[in-house]
Amino acid sequence: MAELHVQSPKVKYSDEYIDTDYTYQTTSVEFKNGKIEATPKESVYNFRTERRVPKLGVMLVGWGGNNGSTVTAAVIANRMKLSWNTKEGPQSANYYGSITQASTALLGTGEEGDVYVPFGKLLPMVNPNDIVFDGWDISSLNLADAMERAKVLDYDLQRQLRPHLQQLQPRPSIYYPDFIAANQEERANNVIPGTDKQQHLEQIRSDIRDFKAKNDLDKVIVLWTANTERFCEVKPGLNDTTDNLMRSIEASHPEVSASTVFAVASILEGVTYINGSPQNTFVPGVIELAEKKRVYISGDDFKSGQTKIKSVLVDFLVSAGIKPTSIVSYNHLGNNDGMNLSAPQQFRSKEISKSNVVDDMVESNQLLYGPNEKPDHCVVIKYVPYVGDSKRAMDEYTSEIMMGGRNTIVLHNTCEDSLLASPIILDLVILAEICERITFRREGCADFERFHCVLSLLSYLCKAPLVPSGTPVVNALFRQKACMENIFRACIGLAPTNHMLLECKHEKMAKQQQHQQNGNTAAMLKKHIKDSVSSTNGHSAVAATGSDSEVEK
Ligand SMILES: NC(=O)c1ccc[n+]([C@@H]2O[C@H](COP(=O)([O-])OP(=O)(O)OC[C@H]3O[C@@H](n4cnc5c(N)ncnc54)[C@H](O)[C@@H]3O)[C@@H](O)[C@H]2O)c1
Ligand SMILES: O=P([O-])([O-])O[C@@H]1[C@@H](O)[C@H](O)[C@@H](O)[C@H](O)[C@@H]1O
Repeated sequence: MAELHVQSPKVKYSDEYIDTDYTYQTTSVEFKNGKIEATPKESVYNFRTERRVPKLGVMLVGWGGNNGSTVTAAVIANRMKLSWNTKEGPQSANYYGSITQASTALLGTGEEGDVYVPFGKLLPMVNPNDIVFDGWDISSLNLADAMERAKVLDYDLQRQLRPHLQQLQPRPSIYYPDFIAANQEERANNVIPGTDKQQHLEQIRSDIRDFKAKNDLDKVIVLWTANTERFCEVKPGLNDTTDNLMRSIEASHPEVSASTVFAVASILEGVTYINGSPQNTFVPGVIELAEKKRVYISGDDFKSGQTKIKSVLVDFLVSAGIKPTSIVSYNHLGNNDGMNLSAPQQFRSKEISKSNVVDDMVESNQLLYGPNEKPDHCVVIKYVPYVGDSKRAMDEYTSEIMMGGRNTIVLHNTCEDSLLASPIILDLVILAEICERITFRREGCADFERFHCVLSLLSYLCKAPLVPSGTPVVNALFRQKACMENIFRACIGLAPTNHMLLECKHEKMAKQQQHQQNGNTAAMLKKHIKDSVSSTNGHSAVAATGSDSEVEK
């Protein structure tokens, strides 16, 4: 794809940085004298983005699981441009489901209409094909055998990948049986010995340093895609502060979870830590440590399927003035995740993350809902071994419509859960990495600052977004994506996308312009479709023009 270049006096490109002056416009609202008073506000920011894309290593906790083995296999298959035979004919590797690799962003308007570019090309981001993987698992299976155990990928692809995966061996991990289902014990044959949690912490830190040195990496990101843990207690003296948490680890306190030890190890090594599961890894002591060390943390629980659709559908209904009154989300699956979730405490962790996703949308419309009024919301997960990774999700949304009417929407969704989660894992690490290269300052401030250590920018990818204390939790999917996209636009000096298309709404628009617009839109759509089909894996600019012109602005 042609390189994106923004032509503006407010954007400076040097070898090292993209520097922009950006006017941030908001609206301040006050309730005064019985009125709602809205005041437009403006503040100028300087954004600075390092242009050099680093050599990135990703360490997965739970590397031998369905998600860990599948995402590793998918990257190798894409790197090698593999294709394989299926009963429907040949299939080629791709990154569908990844917003950085397979979605586009509206850049602006060209002579003949909208111009879209690959979302992952808004800023210089890591190419997933270049990521080096490593990680830990309590199961000793190498990645080829783990891929076979997962039963996610087609046989003919597994056959081709086996030689490239079998030398990948998960490092022994820390295993605290009390935090995951007892049914996981039979696979726990790759465990760091002993019960000394301080020693475990030091071992994980050593593993991170070893991986980085041996692969000559510029940076590492650690991501938890291991089993869902039960929630741990949060209480004064245990984990409410960093000092208390470190003392609890030294004392090998039983309420310190494996995921919290991994988070502490990562932060102490200056390495971003992402939680792809629903448990409360980020106890206050971890967050305080991340703030002190200025290391990013993000989570919780990949937003992959049923919950992702919920965060769109409820947003649509409520913003359309329709009142959801009952939401029932049932699913069954037969993979190891499903088996772990068949235990009550582990299910409870997931039930919480799958249930809170509608709160912000419900609270946004006080015309429909009274104070503290919410729809009935029921989450059911069942373990059915036969279906394996092919999760079945069934949802029923009942809403009140005009004049006492009722509307019921029923959805059925079947998919390989790991093929939904794998692109999300890639987006989480790629987007976390670019955030590590972005700094900004308000006009008049000398020093640039990073984002807050709790990287709420990644909310789009999480069911239960972790946000800085006192800031709003947004679950509505398109608000989350717009947030990310508009911050990346600010980093290249572009205004937020507002979809107003004012230029197309003048009464006095020239008739011939309108005619040309219609004609060109048809041509553009035809070209867009042709381009999209011909470059499924490439990053071709999906341009509005009839030619392969550079995407210039
Ligand atoms: N669509 C999805 O697949 C999806 C969506 C959201 C969240 N998740 C979460 O992602 C996680 C992984 O899902 P999966 O389908 O890959 O599950 P999985 O059971 O196949 O993989 C989990 C792996 O973690 C390993 N493990 C358990 N405890 C460990 C420890 N302390 N250290 C290292 N490894 C450990 C297990 O041996 C297993 O190989 C689960 O927590 C799941 O809830 C998955
Ligand atoms: O993301 P989503 O499809 O709403 O939720 C999924 C659940 O439906 C599934 O039961 C569980 O095993 C996955 O880990 C994932 O959390």
